[in-house]
Amino acid sequence: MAELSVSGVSKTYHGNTALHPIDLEVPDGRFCAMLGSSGSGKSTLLRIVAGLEIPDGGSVRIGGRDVTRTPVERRNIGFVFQNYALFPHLSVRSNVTYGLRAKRVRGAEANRRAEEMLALVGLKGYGDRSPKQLSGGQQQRVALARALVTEPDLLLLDEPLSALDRKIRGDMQREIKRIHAETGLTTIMVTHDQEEAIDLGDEVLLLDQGRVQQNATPEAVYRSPQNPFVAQFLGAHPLGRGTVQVAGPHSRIVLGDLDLPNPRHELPAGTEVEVLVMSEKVRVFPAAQAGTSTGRLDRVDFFGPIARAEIDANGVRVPVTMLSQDADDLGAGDRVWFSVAPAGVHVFPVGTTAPAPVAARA
Ligand SMILES: Nc1ncnc2c1ncn2[C@@H]1O[C@H](COP(=O)(O)OP(=O)(O)OP(=O)(O)O)[C@@H](O)[C@H]1O
Repeated sequence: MAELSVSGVSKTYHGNTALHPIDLEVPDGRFCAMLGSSGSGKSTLLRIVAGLEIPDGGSVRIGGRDVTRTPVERRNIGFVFQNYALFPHLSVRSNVTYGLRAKRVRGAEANRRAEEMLALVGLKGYGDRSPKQLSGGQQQRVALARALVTEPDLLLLDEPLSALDRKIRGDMQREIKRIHAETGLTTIMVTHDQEEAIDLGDEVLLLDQGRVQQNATPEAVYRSPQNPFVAQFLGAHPLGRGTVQVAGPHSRIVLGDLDLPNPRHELPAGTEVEVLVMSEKVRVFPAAQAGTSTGRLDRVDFFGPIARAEIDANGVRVPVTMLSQDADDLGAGDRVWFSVAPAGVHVFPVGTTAPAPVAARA
């Protein structure tokens, strides 16, 4: 039985559709990372699941129970928001026990549970402090402890790490992963950071303009995006339109002067396709090799251990990401040869822009 089941949920604000009918199933104990750019509908869907918003249509079930019209306080949900929302005048311990008041757990039992949760989030011994005496990351741990202390059926995290700096963010990602593994709590986390979604999610739900673009494991979304939008969101660069060419057992994509491997052998010869490449799957050579294409380097930029370059292959611009040490001898204007690994090419028959149906989980 799915712990969370959203069926045909839609929402319109003043004539603007925030969510087209959405279906989503999150099985018991899974971590669903909800990904999308600003305005894609992530928070609206999360708020509907939480009971902070009533959908125009459709239903929400938690643990098999229809909660579509159940108020937030009776859904047994734990929340963590972006901006901590701790009470500044209460101690860390009292912030954590606050969530237990509604459950009428007070006194020594409340304190015992708060200490247990503070230990779980790595803040043992911090109970007497004031939130002002904590770093941003620590405050967010307190918010997590407060959400967990009520023993919720579902944990909802709305961009909980976006106010934190990069280093602390990485630490907190690991913490959230560990806590999820320890508690086994069904969790939905909203983020607009694809690396975070891929790192944390057992599954990724990618939304755009209120529609599900793909719902699958991070690996499936990364390796087999269902449409150009998903591919681009996950970092692929559009090259333009190409054509499938088949010669015997070999299927290729021809795009201008480029000859690329075709990862989708089922497409018949002559199919016009949108072509995208993953820059990290492009290999550059200083001299011609069998099966390579050629072009001139437009620029090479160094970002610490990584270098990004762009090859102009007779008008088609091919992005490259490589190790800086491999780019040391390269410079703008150089003629280079390159190949793209089949796993780095995504092709979609022209017109594959409609949102994909909710995918079977890979
Ligand atoms: N209370 C509201 N009243 C009117 N329009 C709203 C309201 N809440 C959201 N919207 C609109 O619904 C759409 C989806 O918003 P939502 O906040 O769900 O997106 P989001 O993906 O969470 O974006 P962000 O990452 O910026 O928070 C947007 O066009 C937004 O302007």
